[in-house]
Amino acid sequence: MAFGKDGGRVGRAVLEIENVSKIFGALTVLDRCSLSVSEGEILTLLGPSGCGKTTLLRCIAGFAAPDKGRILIDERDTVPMPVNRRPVGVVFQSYALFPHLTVAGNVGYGLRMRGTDRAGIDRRVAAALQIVSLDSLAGRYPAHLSGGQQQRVAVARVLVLEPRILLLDEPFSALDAKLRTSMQMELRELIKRLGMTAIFVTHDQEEALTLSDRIAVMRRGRIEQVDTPQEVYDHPANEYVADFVGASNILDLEARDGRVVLPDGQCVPSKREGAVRVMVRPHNIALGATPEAGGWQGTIRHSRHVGSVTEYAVASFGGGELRVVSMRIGAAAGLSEGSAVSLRVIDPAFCPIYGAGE
Ligand SMILES: Nc1ncnc2c1ncn2[C@@H]1O[C@H](COP(=O)(O)OP(=O)(O)OP(=O)(O)O)[C@@H](O)[C@H]1O
Repeated sequence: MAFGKDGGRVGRAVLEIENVSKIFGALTVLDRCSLSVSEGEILTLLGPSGCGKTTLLRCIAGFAAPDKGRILIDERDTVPMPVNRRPVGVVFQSYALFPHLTVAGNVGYGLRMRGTDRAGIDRRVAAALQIVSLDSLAGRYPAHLSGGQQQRVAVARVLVLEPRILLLDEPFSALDAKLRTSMQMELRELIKRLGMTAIFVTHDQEEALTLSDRIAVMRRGRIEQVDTPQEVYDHPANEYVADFVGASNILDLEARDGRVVLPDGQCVPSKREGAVRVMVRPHNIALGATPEAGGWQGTIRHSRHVGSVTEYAVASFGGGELRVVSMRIGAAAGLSEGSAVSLRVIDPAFCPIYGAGE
């Protein structure tokens, strides 16, 4: 799969969302959302609680109808398509398994509803269970499965219906942290192996960065940026995205003659003039134990060891209190609270510039 420089999709669109708005009473929950998802792509809708992610997913699935705009699947308008005829499969947050049916019964349920004959159901259920490695548990009931196994049943139940698009609403939220990480990798690998197109909903930025080919970052019903995880992280479109996708420091600086001079003396080219806000990620600042007169200096306020890295809060001129993350080995290892330090931006190319007051 190739992506354009702007993170735009290259290839055949399976799903096209055109200017979709959804209004509940006085609340505009979706505000002119447009998005295009290509064959085999994994796209994540990312944003804080209440920003409209689930509503957009529900509109794609047909559980809600847009008040304005269109949703096309394989170039066909979905509005006239009844919910049960839409070529989509939904994996819900709660998995919504039937407790009185076995694993095989749950997975075959949709096929039975569609009137598939017994032999066809058995064959397709067996194939779906094999895909998610649950063939040995076909006769078990959901209450006797682990969280991860229940999720795999929920996925198999959708896969067996061979949807064009897989829709997953916070599918990992019921799992503990360790299992969540392994299921994320497992599910991504499975979707890629089957060449499926999938849309995930999550409010967890790490999950979005791990899982996705592209991320659509939402705020109050609007899509703020659609891009590859790397672009969203390295070049966030605005301060909101910068802050939501990873930790960030914002420096209030001045742009003059097409550039901004950082507190360490390095320059960043700027299309803006006057007061600007420059974003620096915590891992893009190097700390040194020997501050130089006239250089960018600071004092370590707090430090916290988090596995392989140390997080520092550094009081500095030209930046208020900064967050800095350093590997526990190397130059910054062992800097103690109260130490005077030098600061340097490691790569100014990764310091996006925003207008003040945007
Ligand atoms: N049927 C409804 N009637 C009225 N308001 C609704 C309805 N469904 C959703 N909303 C409101 O729309 C907004 C967006 O809800 P939505 O569930 O899409 O957000 P979300 O980003 O998925 O949040 P979460 O992560 O908490 O699920 C919320 O303010 C919610 O209260």
